[in-house]
Amino acid sequence: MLQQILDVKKEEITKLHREFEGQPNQKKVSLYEALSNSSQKPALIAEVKKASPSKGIIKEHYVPSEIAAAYEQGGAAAISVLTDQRFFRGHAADLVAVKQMVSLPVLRKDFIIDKVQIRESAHIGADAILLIAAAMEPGKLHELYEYAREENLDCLVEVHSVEELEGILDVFTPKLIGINNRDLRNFNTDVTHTEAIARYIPEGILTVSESGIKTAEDLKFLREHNIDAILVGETLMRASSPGKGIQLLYGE
Ligand SMILES: O=C(O)c1ccccc1NCC(=O)[C@H](O)[C@H](O)COP(=O)(O)O
Repeated sequence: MLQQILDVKKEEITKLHREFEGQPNQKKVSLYEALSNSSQKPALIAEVKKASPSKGIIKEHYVPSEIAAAYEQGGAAAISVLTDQRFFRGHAADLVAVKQMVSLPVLRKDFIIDKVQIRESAHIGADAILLIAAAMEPGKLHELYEYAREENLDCLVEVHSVEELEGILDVFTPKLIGINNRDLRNFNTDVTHTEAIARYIPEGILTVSESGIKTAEDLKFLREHNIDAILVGETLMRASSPGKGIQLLYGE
């Protein structure tokens, strides 16, 4: 699946190189600071997500800015916006709309493999981007990480396995590491996957558990294992309202 997504990304990047003109970037809000300072433990990155390869359409009536505003009111520390068009039915314009609506840091969740996508992310108002270890060699990821930092963007470095984590740590030490609980071969999710990998993450790195977080029990398990933050999409998108979804997760 990941390879299929990346092949489409390469076509999009060719167009971006032709079309994208750099313009002054907006002031950035730190994702790292927001997660570190959140009063909720683990801190919440609430995701705006219309559809996914595993579930198809998740939310028919989809107004990203309204959902993000409700997440902010519900106590989220940051907002994640899926901007991939082909597989997630998102758009860069969704992020622009969300950024105009909230004061929280906004993470661009997409498949970033080229510097031009980072320039574009900074330009459309993202405060942070996702870099996926499975999508490239650690050396290339480090190069993109440094480039993003020059653009004042925080980076969430995502791993699926201990091997990917060690490959990254051999090259550099990111400030934020995301552990994705979704097995991309069959789309199954398992939150205990976070714990199995988090034990290899050195002190001082902020750890985010991503995908398949559905219940207050899942959250309790992650809290008990000192996970700093969670990234939740589908569960909140399917809740009767975003605020209610957050309340149920945090057991309120
Ligand atoms: O969500 C998918 O089906 C998916 C498939 C292939 C690659 C990535 C995918 N999701 C991206 C994400 O990482 C999630 O949107 C994010 O972690 C939130 O997950 P969830 O709470 O399970 O919606």
